[in-house]
Amino acid sequence: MAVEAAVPREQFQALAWSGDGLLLLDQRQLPGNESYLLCRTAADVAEAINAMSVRGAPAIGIAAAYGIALAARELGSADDWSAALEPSFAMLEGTRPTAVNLAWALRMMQQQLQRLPEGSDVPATLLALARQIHDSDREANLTMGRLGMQQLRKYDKRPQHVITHCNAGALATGGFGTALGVIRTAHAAGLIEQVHANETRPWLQGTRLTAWELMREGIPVSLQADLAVGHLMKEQSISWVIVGADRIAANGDVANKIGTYALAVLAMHHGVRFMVVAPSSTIDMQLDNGDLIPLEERDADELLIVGNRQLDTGAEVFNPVFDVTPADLIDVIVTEKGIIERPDARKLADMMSRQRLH
Ligand SMILES: CSC[C@@H](O)[C@@H](O)C(=O)COP(=O)(O)O
Repeated sequence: MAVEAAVPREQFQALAWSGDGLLLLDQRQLPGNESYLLCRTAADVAEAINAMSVRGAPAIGIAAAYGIALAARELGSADDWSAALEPSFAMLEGTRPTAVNLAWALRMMQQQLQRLPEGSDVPATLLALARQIHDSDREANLTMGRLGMQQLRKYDKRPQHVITHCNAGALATGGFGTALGVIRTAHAAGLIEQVHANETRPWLQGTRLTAWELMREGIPVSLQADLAVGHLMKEQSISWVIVGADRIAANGDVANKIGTYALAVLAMHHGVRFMVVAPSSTIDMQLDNGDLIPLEERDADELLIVGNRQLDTGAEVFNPVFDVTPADLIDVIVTEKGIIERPDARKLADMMSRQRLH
């Protein structure tokens, strides 16, 4: 079991490696309580992902990579490392089904393992790769922040109102954020008047995490109930909706937090531009379209526990936590490899064959 670790930090990090293991800022406790969990085993990491102490597509991929490094450290030595680590790979991959970054990061670790010459220090090499996956995600976010900001500036050089959904910030990534990375960069460039954050039912990533991140940096943020966005778009001039992604199919369909699809339909109706920001590790070229993306459903209690009360309505509960936004509702996908306007299968394939920009 992960233990609580007291780590006072000026600059928060969702994940950090310490000599003792993986430190995770426990996102279930935010806002209000900034406490860290120390994961010493792969099982601790799997439990933290399941319980959403760490969440957000890139962050769970990075956590899983560290989980494999921890598993190798637990083993110490092995005759056949691939066979010995197989249960840990399976355990970590089975935690959450939608975010493809999880499978992507585990694949990176597996490929590294298979390439290692005999006699290598496997635990040290796997830890070095986990760190590299972590660092390069943060770097990708900085690149995407710049590219996304340029999109905002292309259409309007004045400070703008934008909407975001869920939390696609430093908490959900290796640092800085995808959608919030664009918003941070645009704010620094004087392009953000106000961020409108959806509360994001039922787990309240917007209220608990996005508002917390933006308030810390003095970026003006206002919260609304998810379905208040239709009214908001009617009453207020909004230039962009900016969201992250959990998996992008080869044709540009995007799986993201439940409610993103409704937001995209509303944006189209109101003539608001729609931007998806995600690293190329979120793109799944194996899936032709979004219908093939596995969508996680979570426990009924996420809807039935309100405040401290467990509601007993007797009604069935449908709690899908992701949905798919078709590519034709998306104006632009921003990755670290570049920008795709009006995404389609050909443009995605072209971009995926390119080298990273940074
Ligand atoms: C950079 S994070 C992009 C997505 O992972 C994010 O928008 C999201 O849907 C997270 O869902 P969560 O269930 O909180 O893990």
